[in-house]
Amino acid sequence: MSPQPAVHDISRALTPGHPNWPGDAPFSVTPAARIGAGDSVNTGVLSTSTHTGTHVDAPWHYSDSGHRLEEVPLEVYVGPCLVLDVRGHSPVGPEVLDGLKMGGLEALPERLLLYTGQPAHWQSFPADFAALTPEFVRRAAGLGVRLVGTDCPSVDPLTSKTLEGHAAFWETGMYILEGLNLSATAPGQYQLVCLPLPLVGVDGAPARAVLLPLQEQG
Ligand SMILES: N[C@@H](CC(=O)c1ccccc1NC=O)C(=O)O
Ligand SMILES: [Zn+2]
Ligand SMILES: [Zn+2]
Repeated sequence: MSPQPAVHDISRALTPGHPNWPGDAPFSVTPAARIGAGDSVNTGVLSTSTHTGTHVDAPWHYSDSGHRLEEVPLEVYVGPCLVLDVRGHSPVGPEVLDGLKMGGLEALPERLLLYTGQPAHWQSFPADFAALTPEFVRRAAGLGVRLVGTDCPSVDPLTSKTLEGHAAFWETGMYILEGLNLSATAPGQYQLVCLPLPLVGVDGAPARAVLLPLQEQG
């Protein structure tokens, strides 16, 4: 794989017609002012679900007693992370965490990002993707992980009504980042900088997420 640039974008590009969760509000940017139409500026009107593309879930998304987005500390989303290639594991179970510490890591970073093989662009909404088992979530929490990111649109299967994966995040106090684009990312350690839109009182928000090289230990 070619060397990665200093700032490696792992966000999904939000193009017109970006597929939405079945039944959810479509994503659109509607032209408002246009210089070509005699206006002094170009502007657009954004309409989106809070769960479009690369986004974070606030716990209130999956529990009525959960925190809203502004109550989640930004430190959850910014700091050292480990990108794991978990292709071939569907659903993703605790076995993907076996032996990580023996693989040369002194301690597991607090943020884990899972590449399950999703492409950079979704032509249509992926119906069949790799969910996370509650056992995976609990094992990760036991290893000190605070945030799990996935390239899938959800940590539970599309048809799940019980959302056991989300529930395990709620029970363990871990947080969720969904819809990453990890198709051009080499597995390994990085600094994650993921900044959800500063929406107040919401259940989640689209985010820009980038990876920076891990600082060398002095
Ligand atoms: N759990 C998914 C989203 C989700 O479940 C959803 C999103 C929009 C409209 C309905 C949804 N789920 C309904 O069962 C997510 O976390 O993004
Ligand atoms: Zn979500
Ligand atoms: Zn979710």
